[in-house]
Amino acid sequence: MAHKILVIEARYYEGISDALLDGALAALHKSGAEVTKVTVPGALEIPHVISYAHAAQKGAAKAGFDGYVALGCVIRGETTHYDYVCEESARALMDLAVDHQLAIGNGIITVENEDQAWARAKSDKKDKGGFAANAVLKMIKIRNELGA
Ligand SMILES: Nc1c(NC[C@H](O)[C@H](O)[C@H](O)CO)[nH]c(=O)[nH]c1=O
Ligand SMILES: CC(=O)[C@@H](O)COP(=O)(O)O
Repeated sequence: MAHKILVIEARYYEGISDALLDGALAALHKSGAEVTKVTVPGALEIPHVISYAHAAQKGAAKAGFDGYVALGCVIRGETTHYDYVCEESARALMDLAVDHQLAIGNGIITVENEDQAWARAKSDKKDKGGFAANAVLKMIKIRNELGA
């Protein structure tokens, strides 16, 4: 049975987002997953979409998504806004996963500069998008094995 995966990408940096998405989709397609993709303005909006999707499947006739992949890139600027974007997006994803037993792969890279971002986004480098996709597939398997 193919897993239904929702990929939420924050396209704040277009090229880096493309690289993250390439890695994530390669992993998901290799697994045979059925993929749906939603694009949001920035990393802070990613948890909103997961919350919306989860709420929408409560009581719905058909099953919802088996898991979620969050993709984004946060690069430090001049102010403390970086800290809030990084911490709040990560915290919200963790809270959603733990509070609602959701399988979420966090592919939001948080870096100091573009060079660091590219090194983590490219699928032939650290492939953080692919790692996040494989993480959610593994967590779906574990959740199913535990009967959660
Ligand atoms: N600076 C970055 C942001 N900032 C935008 C926020 O994520 C959010 O969209 C805004 O505050 C409106 O609610 N987002 C990123 O994804 N990456 C950044 O580097
Ligand atoms: C991570 C951010 O929000 C950052 O891009 C904002 O830049 P700045 O702190 O220079 O306003």
